[in-house]
Amino acid sequence: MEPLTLEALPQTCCVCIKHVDRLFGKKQVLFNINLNIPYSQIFGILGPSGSGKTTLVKMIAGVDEATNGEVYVLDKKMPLLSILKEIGYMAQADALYGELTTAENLYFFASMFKMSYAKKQQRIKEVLDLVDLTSFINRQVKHFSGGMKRRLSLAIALLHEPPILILDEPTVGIDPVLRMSIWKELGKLRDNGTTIIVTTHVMDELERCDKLGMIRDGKLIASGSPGDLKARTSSSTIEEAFLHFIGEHR
Ligand SMILES: Nc1ncnc2c1ncn2[C@@H]1O[C@H](COP(=O)(O)OP(=O)(O)OP(=O)(O)O)[C@@H](O)[C@H]1O
Repeated sequence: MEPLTLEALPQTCCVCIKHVDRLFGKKQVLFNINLNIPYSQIFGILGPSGSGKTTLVKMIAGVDEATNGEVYVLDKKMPLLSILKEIGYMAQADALYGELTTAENLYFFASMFKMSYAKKQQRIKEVLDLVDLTSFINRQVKHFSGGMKRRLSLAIALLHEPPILILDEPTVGIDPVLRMSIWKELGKLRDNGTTIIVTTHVMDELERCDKLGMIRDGKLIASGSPGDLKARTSSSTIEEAFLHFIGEHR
């Protein structure tokens, strides 16, 4: 029997990013990113505007491809069409149909996944309740505020109960009370086995993540649990720790 090489062993991480660069023409926006995201954790990605967070999560979601290096999701090299049903992706720009109502948008997206009619109805009810849009079920989405569109996009990402959730700034424009209940739900999903990757600028949300990756100018400058990152830099906040790591990488 052939001896098993390290490469042939199954990955122990849900997402494995190896030596990833991303260039747009001559402009390089990600530089040699190496990152492992374990199963059943909330992994937060933070960094200043334009640092490359969205570019990175798009490659994990399989909607963009690395110029160099590899991205593996559930041991499969991305992008791969058959993995997409395992992922709930909430993009930064809402991809909703303005002419359709809330319910019509949800039924449309639900139809992309194999779900019985009864299951669709049940899930639509649950996710609408979670994002507090039940009373707007028959409202055309073009009349929604930015925060309401974000909430509907989140509901759509959660609809088919994917084992991996990728959320790009999910709580922008959402009030603090609802934000809290959404994070509670993310915690429950994590406890039930979902792997959640989230980009955010909100400090108290970063504290709720199990692990964080800090990106600056397309480079991963630090990763670890919030407690670990603060302890390593003798900081009392994530913000302070981030500034410390920026200083180290000047
Ligand atoms: N399709 C593209 N073509 C050219 N440049 C791009 C493209 N997509 C992203 N970029 C550039 O890549 C860099 C990183 O952008 P990205 O959206 O990943 O940053 P970000 O950290 O998510 O920012 P923000 O927090 O503002 O959303 C930016 O300089 C952006 O202009």
